[in-house]
Amino acid sequence: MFRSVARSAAGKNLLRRGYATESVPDRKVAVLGAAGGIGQPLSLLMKLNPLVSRLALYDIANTPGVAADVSHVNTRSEVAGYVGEDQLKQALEGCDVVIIPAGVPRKPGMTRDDLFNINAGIVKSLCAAIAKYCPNALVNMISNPVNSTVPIAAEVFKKAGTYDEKKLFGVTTLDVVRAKTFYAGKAKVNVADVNVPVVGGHAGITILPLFSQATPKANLPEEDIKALTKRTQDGGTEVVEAKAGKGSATLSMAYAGAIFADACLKGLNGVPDVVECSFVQSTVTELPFFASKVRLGKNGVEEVMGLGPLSDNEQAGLESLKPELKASIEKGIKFANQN
Ligand SMILES: NC(=O)C1=CN([C@@H]2O[C@H](COP(=O)(O)OP(=O)(O)OC[C@H]3O[C@@H](n4cnc5c(N)ncnc54)[C@H](O)[C@@H]3O)[C@@H](O)[C@H]2O)C=CC1
Ligand SMILES: O=C([O-])CC(=O)C(=O)O
Repeated sequence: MFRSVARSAAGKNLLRRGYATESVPDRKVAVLGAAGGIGQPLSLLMKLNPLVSRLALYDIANTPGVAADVSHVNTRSEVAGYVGEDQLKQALEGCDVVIIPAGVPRKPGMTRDDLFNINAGIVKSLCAAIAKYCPNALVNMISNPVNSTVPIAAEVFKKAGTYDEKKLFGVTTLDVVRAKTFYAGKAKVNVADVNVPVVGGHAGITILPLFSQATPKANLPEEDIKALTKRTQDGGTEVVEAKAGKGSATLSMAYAGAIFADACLKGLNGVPDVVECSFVQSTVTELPFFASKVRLGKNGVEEVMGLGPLSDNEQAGLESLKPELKASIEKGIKFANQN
């Protein structure tokens, strides 16, 4: 269904911002885990997004309050809260994009893989419901370990006969957000102008920022590049340690998740040249899933882009991340098929 708002003040504003050409389609977005540390600010940011017409906030507890609160914001979308599994169907039906930040976060001393035992089951059951109630939705997976939860989702969808590799995304945008911020600080350039691709996966050394391709060019010494790479790879841990037991990145993740969901919506709406890094099914390397730049379109992934030229250190980083990433992918596939 399309709502003709092109001639209204809101429509003209959207056109100016390059969001749409003729009309703004109705788009339903669901946030699963909406009452959590990421879920709440992400729900607010999605409420601020003019491309969303219906916003479904789902969690196993506390969603009515979050939904009532967010619903008072005077923007386009209608907000509804859903709580508990028997309301999941209603939350999902008709969704164009489903964002999943459901699951437990890290505490100091833990790796993302330490979250596998709890989050794998959560993701598996949510994806089974997605396959049933909104099989055509684009799925934005935030729950960790992303390197395993994305393969789990793919297996669940394959078993249900609904898998479309163009519609499943691991959200790695926070790695890009961090790489941009840290690079701008070191290179003393305007952060708003910075672009840095981040490839690989979303844990430790599997996060591979390609500072050799960063723009604007700054010709930083190799030791600065090494330090920036390490800080980007350890960005999540930096926040986990600073929060000292009270969870992991929530606000910056909500920001990153909102950027990625907005890119998905723009792609669906036919906005050209929407490119973001994401962990997707891939033939860029020999691994079945890999994060790289992805062009988004009306069906989700339009093109998985290659890595481009790598520096010697990036090439070495690429080779050394492969065994860990491969093991995490295989762990996810095994879990989905055994349980
Ligand atoms: N991809 C990325 O870059 C990042 C991923 N994360 C991950 O996001 C996840 C969520 O983190 P936080 O929001 O900080 O955790 P949180 O504990 O604050 O919130 C999680 C929410 O999920 C809900 N939940 C649990 N089981 C559920 C189910 N079956 N269905 C629906 N909701 C369910 C909980 O009730 C809670 O409200 C963690 O796994 C974390 O590691 C965090 C930061 C960055
Ligand atoms: O580090 C964590 O556990 C959360 C996360 O994925 C991130 O902040 O990048």
